[in-house]
Amino acid sequence: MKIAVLSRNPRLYSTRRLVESARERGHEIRVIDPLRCYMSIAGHNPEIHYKGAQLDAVDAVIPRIGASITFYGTAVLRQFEMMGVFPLNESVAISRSRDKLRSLQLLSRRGIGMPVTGFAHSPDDTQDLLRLVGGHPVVIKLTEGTQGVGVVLAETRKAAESVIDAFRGLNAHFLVQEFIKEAGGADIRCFVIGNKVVASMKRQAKEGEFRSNLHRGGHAELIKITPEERSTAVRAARIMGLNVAGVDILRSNHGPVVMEVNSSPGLEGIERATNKDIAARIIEFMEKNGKAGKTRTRGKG
Ligand SMILES: Nc1ncnc2c1ncn2[C@@H]1O[C@H](COP(=O)(O)OP(=O)(O)OP(=O)(O)O)[C@@H](O)[C@H]1O
Ligand SMILES: [Mg+2]
Ligand SMILES: [Mg+2]
Repeated sequence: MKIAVLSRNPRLYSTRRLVESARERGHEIRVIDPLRCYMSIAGHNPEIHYKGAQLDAVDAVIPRIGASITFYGTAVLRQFEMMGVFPLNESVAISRSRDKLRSLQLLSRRGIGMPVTGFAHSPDDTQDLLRLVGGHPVVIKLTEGTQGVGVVLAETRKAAESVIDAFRGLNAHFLVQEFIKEAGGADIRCFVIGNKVVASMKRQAKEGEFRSNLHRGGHAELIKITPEERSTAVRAARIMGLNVAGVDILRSNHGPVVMEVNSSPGLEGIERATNKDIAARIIEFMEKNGKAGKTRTRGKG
């Protein structure tokens, strides 16, 4: 197969591993910086140009689009789809997953368990918003945050009100969520490929911290997940329309609750924690499914 990886940086662990695995399995693979692609949209022959020349045709594309370039990155991916190229994850599904409120609404509509979550815009109704999610303690999150930045635990009503007021002052979008205390500072990353969880790890926050992010000092370890957690992760990925996803789950008193579904889950943490060759599993999935014209939406958006 001829494969393109859409990634800004060929030296990133995940990108390197995908390239390595594809070559080992006899494929031609090339890393393309989506920001260096430009496209003609008019006419019957959509084209992609790259660094001054038309890009050679490929059979499949692996998007590794960072959150900061979602808008342009998904437009480039959509162009590949319009040309009939098979995407590992489709552009619509990636856009969907990057919008936290939209994702949570979609998942709840289909009965996926999640922490009780509220979001609001007007600054006048803080007290009722807090009541809506069951009162303190609550977790308050900036929707644009990553790696645990902008995720705050407010243990009292006063603290919650202050944080909400501060976030409102920043004119930032945020959500307010039931605090799943019984998770004990741990969450579970389920790595889904196709209809299977191929690996899972538990991330445990460091002492005195509730955020399990590795960037916040958490550590990862192997974990055996329950059948219910397994099916929740697979269903969540499917509802989002993602072939490959990192589904983050908390163990709550009322069963597994999904925190979020990532469309470009990193390989480094999960490969190290589980000692599994996830990159190879992804390439294998491409071999089985990556036929030209097999995109679901063909870039219809
Ligand atoms: N409702 C909650 N109850 C208990 N712990 C939570 C809750 N929400 C988040 N956490 C903890 O805080 C961590 C960070 O939260 P979250 O994953 O929502 O934000 P983020 O990691 O900054 O965002 P992203 O994953 O998009 O980069 C989680 O991994 C989890 O350990
Ligand atoms: Mg997270
Ligand atoms: Mg994330």
